[in-house]
Amino acid sequence: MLERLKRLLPLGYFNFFYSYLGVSVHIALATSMLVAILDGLGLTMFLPLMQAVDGGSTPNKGEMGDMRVVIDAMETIGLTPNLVTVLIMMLVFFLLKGVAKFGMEYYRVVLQQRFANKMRLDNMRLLAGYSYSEFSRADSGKIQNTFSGEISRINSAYRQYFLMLQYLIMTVVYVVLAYVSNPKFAIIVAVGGALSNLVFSQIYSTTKTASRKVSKEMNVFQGFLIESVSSFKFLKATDLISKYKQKIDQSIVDVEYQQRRIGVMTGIASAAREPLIIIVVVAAILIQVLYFQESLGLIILSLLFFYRALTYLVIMQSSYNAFLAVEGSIQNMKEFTHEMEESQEEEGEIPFNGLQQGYSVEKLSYSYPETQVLSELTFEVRRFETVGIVGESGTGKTTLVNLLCGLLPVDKGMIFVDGTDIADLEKHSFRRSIGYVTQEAQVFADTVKNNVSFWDADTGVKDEKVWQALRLAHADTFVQELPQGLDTIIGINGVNLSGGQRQRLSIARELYRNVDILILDEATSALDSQSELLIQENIDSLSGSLTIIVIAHRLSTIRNADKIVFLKQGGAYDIGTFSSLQHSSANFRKMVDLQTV
Ligand SMILES: Nc1ncnc2c1ncn2[C@@H]1O[C@H](COP(=O)(O)OP(=O)(O)OP(=O)(O)O)[C@@H](O)[C@H]1O
Repeated sequence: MLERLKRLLPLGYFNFFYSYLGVSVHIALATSMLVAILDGLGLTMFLPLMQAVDGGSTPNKGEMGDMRVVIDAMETIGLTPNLVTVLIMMLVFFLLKGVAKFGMEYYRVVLQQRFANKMRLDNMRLLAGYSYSEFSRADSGKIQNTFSGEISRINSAYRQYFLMLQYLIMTVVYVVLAYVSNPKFAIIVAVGGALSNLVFSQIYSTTKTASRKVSKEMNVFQGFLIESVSSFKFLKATDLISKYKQKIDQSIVDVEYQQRRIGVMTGIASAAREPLIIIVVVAAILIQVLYFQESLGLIILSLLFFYRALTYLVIMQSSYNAFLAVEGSIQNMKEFTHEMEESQEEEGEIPFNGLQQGYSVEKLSYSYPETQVLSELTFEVRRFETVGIVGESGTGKTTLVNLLCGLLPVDKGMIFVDGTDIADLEKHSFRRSIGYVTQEAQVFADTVKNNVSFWDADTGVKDEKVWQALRLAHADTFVQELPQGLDTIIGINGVNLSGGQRQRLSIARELYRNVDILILDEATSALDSQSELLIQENIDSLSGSLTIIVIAHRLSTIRNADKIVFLKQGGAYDIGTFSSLQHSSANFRKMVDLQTV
């Protein structure tokens, strides 16, 4: 019974909303109750009013059931019930109801906005703390969809859910008032109302299923969309975009089909509303008059309340159905936040105040579910050293760097930074000391200045700092030639810059940040030999003031490195300087020969 009630009234969702808004939701619901009670009291005055108009100077309290307490209360405060006093009381009740209703509507809108914002902020917090290793396995379509589309669907779910609760409370209040004024009639209509609910239960379940499918399909759709935008050039150049489009089209058609089902169900629910009320009321009056031979006068007040109750019951049902149409998004969001909460990065406690001695990597092993990448790797990176990481594709260079940044948790072995286990370091302060230039240069759709300074506040010397970083990254010349110099807006993904220019801007950003450790993950791969050489010279000139870790395919980049970690397939490795490795490692020598450095 309790289970059925729970299913009929989805109170479980209450906890979801409550978790964001706390007691405010109780206040919102209490105002709904107040509105219904004030309205009920106002309606109660109709009966004495009619009696007063009919010529009876004192209203007949017998026809009001227990609602006569209102008249009793008037008498207690010294108001004789007559046409004027009854009218005044009615006016007062409806005026107060108007005020309460305004408060109710206003507060609902305020809470809805607060809810949406809290949800967004919470999601951003979870995303910022998301562990990188989990993120790399996550479904990007789902993340995108949950952050954009799903939030607005949940916002609408919130609205419908609270409308439904408000209407439910009003329905209950009116039923109670109807019961107080005429219990027998009340029972008949309540039974009728409950039966009408059965008609809706099928509609509810179809809507709910369709809604969940819409959410899932939207995740898929967003995933396709992200990929087609990020791979646009490739897809366009090869016309694979036509084939890819078919996948997206199918996903759009699937969503449309489910939306149509929801539309049909919503249509039926709203069309069946009025006839159902009338059927229940007519049946109740007939039973009351024909079977119990009651006078119509006796049921009139109860009928008034019931008409109100049934109206709210039906709009409650339609709000419920509208809620179910977007309910799938709540499930999606719950799953998503749960996944994100479970996958939060573990935070260390020791603040990092800049690299003093260096890294010490001891017997470090790492494997992905299917691949053993590093095995018992041991080496040191001393402060201000430049260390090159080389090896064939897939030997684990990026994985190693991810471990050194603390992006991936250490699997086996240890990484010490200045003697502290990397896991114990406070991640934010540690990463603030790291500059990272990735293989795909990161540029943002804003000005060159903001790209380099990363929206740093203007301190008066900001432009000079930006130019200095640009010079070091050998990007000053091309920036000077841009139409608005530092204020030139770069297109999304830097599409109006060449690959090499994008890379130089990314390097400039990291140099601007005054980091301690600079990681270059094949950062110069998109550069022509001349630019690479110049940057190389700049990087060489930085060595001695920065600790630099360079992943390089082109061995020329790491010729002058203090140390080279040469990774081989399956986890084996060699360590040495460029010249010592040439002697000691046959594989390294082969690689050098192939590149004819
Ligand atoms: N998130 C992941 N899940 C599973 N396997 C992964 C993941 N990331 C990398 N790998 C696998 O681990 C191995 C090492 O990858 P990694 O990117 O570290 O190599 P790399 O030396 O940097 O390669 P490249 O030079 O091609 O960039 C590869 O076989 C790769 O397929």
